[in-house]
Amino acid sequence: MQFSSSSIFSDKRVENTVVTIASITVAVALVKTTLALVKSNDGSEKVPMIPYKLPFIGSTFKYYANPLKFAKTNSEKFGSVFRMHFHGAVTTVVGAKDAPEIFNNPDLSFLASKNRFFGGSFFESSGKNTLPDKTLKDVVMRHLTTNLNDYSPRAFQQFLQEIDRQALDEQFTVPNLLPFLRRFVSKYSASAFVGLRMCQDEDLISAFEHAVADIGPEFKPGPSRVIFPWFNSFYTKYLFPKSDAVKKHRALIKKSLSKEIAKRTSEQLQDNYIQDKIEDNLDYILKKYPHEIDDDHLESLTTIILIMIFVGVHTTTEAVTYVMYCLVKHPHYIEELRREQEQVVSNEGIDYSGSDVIYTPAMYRNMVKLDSFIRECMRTRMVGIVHAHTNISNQDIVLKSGAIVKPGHEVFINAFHVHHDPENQGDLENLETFDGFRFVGKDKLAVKSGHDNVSFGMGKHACSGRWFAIHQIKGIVSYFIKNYNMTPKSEIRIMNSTFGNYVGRPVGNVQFTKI
Ligand code: HEM
Repeated sequence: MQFSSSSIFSDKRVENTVVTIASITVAVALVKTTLALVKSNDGSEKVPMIPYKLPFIGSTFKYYANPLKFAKTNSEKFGSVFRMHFHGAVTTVVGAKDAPEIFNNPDLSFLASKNRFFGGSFFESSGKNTLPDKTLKDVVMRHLTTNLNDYSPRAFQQFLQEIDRQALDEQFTVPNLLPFLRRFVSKYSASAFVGLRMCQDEDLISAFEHAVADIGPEFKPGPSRVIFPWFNSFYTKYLFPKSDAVKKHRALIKKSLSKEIAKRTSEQLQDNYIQDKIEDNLDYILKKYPHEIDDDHLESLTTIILIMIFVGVHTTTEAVTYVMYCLVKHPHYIEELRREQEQVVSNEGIDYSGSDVIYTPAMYRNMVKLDSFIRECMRTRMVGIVHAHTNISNQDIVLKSGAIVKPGHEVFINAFHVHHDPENQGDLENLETFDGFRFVGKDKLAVKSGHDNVSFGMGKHACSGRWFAIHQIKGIVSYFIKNYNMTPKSEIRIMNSTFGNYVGRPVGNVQFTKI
C-alpha cells in the first residue's frame, strides 16, 4: 500500500497528532531557551549589558541590520567589554584590550563554536572517518606554507593559463567582481590542494568554484536558526547533511579523487617514479596518512577537500574581491602600486615589459606598498562582532574584565573595536579614514596576526593558510594592476568603516581597459 502526504494528512486524527507534537516541541524549546536565558543572565557580573526589548530576539536583528553601526555605537558607549543578547543567548563581547585573552585561553575554542553553529556533521559523510582531525591544519602548516617558494609561482601560472583560456577583450566590464575572481582563486588554489592534473578537471573546478555559493543558501542560517540555537543544532544535525547541494558537490569531488588516485597508483608502479617527491597537498595526505583506498577513505578525503574549499577558496575570494573594489574606489593608488611593482620585478633582473611576469614570494616580500594596502583593506573591513569562542571546560572562566563565561557559553570578539581603537592601533591616526600606505615601514605586514590585527584570528589557532592567501591576493591584484586600467562604471559600494552605511558584500560595475 502506498501513502501520499495528502492522504496521510487528510486523516484528521493524524493531523491532530502532528499538530500536538509540533506544539509540544515548540513549547519545550521555548522553555529551554527561556531557562538558558535566565541562567545566562545571572547578574553576577559588573559588565554593562546592551538593553533590548524583545525576548529571544534580543539585539540579534538590530546587529545584522547594520553591524558597523551597532559595533561602533556600543563600543563608544560601553568600551572594550559588554554583554548583549545575541544568537538566542546573553553573551559577552570583548574588544581591543581583552581580545588576546580570548584567543590565548586554551579552554575557549573557536572550532567548538564553529562546530556548534554548523553542526559537527556539517561536511561529513555517513562512513567512518579515516583521517585524524588535525589533517587539514597539518597539511596547510607543515606542507603548503613551508613550500610556498614552489607552490606560489606554480599556482600563479595556473591563474595565467585561466586568463589565456578566457581570452579577455581589450576592454570589458564586470558587473560583479566576486564570481569573476572566484574562478581564478579556484584554479590557483586547486593547483596546490589537488595538483596540476586535477586542476584541469572541469567537474572538480566547478566544485571549487560553486560549492560555497550552492551550499551557502542552505548553510546561511535564517532568523529562526540564529535566535533558537536548539533549532540550529537540529537543522545542522538532521536536515543539512541531506541537502542536494552538499550531495552534488561531494559526488563531484569524490569521483575526481577516485579517478586521480587510481592514476597516481598506477604511476607509482613505473620505474621512473620518484618516491619522495610531494606533488601537492593531496599527495602529502596520501603519503602521510596511508590507508586502503576504500569508500570510507575516499569520503574522508572528500571532506578534507570540501573544507579546504570553504576555509581557503571562499575566504580568499571574498578578500581579493574586497581588495580589488577598494582599488577601484581609490584609483589614485593604482599608479603608485604599478611603479612599485615595476621596480620590484626589474630588481629581480626580469623585463617588466614582458607579457607575463611570474611573481615569486621574493617579489611579494618586496611589494611593501601593496602589502600595506591589503592590510588596510583587511583592517577597515573588520567591522562586526565575530570569531565566537565556546568555553569547552567544566568551569566558569572569569575574564580579567570580570565577565564570566559559563561552561558551554560563548564569548565574541568586537572586531570593529580591535581595528579602530586608537590605543590598540598604536601610532596610527584617523582610523576611520582609508589610508592605503599607512603600514609601510611599520613592521605590520598583512599576515602578521596580533592584538591589533585579528582578521586571520590570533595565537595558536590563527589561520595557517594566511601566507598562501596573501600570495594569491598579491599575485591576482598585481596582474590586473600591471595589465589593465580599472575604473568604476557604477557606484562602488563597500561595507567598511570609511564609507557610510552600506551593508552587504562590495558591489559595483568595473571596467577593465588593457594598457
Ligand atoms: C583571506 C583569506 C583567509 C582568511 C580571512 C582566513 C581567516 C581565518 C580565520 C579567522 C581563522 C580562525 C583563526 C582562529 O581560530 O583564531 C582561520 C583558520 C584557518 N584557516 Fe584561514 N583564512 C583565509 C585563507 C585560508 C587559506 C587559503 C587556507 C588554506 C590554504 C586557510 C586555512 C585555515 C585553517 C586550516 C584554519 C584552522 C587553523 C587552526 O585551527 O589551527 N585559510 N582562517
